[in-house]
Amino acid sequence: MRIDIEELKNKIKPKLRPIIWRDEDNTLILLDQRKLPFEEVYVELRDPVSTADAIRQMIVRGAPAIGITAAYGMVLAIAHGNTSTLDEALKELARAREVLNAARPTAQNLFWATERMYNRARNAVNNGEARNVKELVEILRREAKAIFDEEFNAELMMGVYGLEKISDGDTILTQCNAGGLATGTGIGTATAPVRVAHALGIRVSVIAPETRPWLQGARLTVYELMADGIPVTLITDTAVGYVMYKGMVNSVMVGADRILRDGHVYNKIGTFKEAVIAHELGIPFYAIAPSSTFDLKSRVEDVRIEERDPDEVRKIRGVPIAPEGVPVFNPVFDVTPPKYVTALITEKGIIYPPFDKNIPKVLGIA
Ligand SMILES: CSC[C@H]1O[C@H](OP(=O)(O)O)[C@H](O)[C@@H]1O
Repeated sequence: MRIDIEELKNKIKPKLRPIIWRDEDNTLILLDQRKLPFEEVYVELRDPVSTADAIRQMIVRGAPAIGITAAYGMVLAIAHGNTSTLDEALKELARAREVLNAARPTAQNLFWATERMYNRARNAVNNGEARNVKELVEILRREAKAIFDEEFNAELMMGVYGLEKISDGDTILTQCNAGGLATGTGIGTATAPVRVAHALGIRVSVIAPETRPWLQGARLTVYELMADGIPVTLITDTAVGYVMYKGMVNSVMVGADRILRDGHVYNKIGTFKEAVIAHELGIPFYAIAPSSTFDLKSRVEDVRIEERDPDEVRKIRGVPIAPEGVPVFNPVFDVTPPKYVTALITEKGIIYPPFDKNIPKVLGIA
């Protein structure tokens, strides 16, 4: 099928705008995802500390969205006249990078974005491109916007490549929210092939597990797919095995927070369970992520799985569901070994095993 990307862009018009940069006063505006789907509340940020807090509190979440937010957090570090020299600005940016990197430990995009922004600033100062702080702010603002635009185009391409794995009438099982809210651009990663298929008139539907404890599936994936008229069915996390066993699922498509050189996929807790069941039942399992999510240096033992507040498990939306003080283990990601991964879908193409050989080749990274 020949696809005109510009025509596709006009067809896929996401309604939600989770991340907005206001140029007039250098303000970052975030849709507070903790309040969806019942309230659309925006928060305004003007410094890297509050930006890091917004990431930590999951006002914004999802690997690419965290990366874009952190990029703008770096702009905020020098955008409000708190530094007068370029040397001071670089010091402030180094501090902002540390503050932002400490917000959450697992999503690779966070570290990728702050490193890219800091390197851009240092190069601009060293090569004379930035003659003063004002010019450096403008250079960084353009860099953050470039990251946003690159992620948007990457998601379109992941949708186009992923289309190859969708047939008319398919049902796709996903996990958590790897949609437009998780990427900040409104398209998404795991849902990109679904959005492209839908835009091209191919019949496709989604089964979305609720995704305890933060309920990204029930509150976010369902919300954004319904807003765009894409058929979606909500299930409990405990039903994923049954829907696959009943033959209700043609493929599994999930996002990722980090993918290693050997194909280990870090994603929302519960993903590994889906991958093993899919593998056992012969259902294709795809992880869909931009190259900014890949970490070709770390090994499995190096990657920290985030553990969050036990009350996220003891309560649902603040209502207790377990005895007070019950001990809780709350890892919010898990890792899926490459043997359970059918293929990785990226903006540069589909990557098949052996991943340690094919990831660097397809991504063009040594
Ligand atoms: C498109 S990446 C989305 C990825 O991030 C989510 O985690 P969280 O909501 O905790 O940031 C989940 O792992 C998604 O697959």
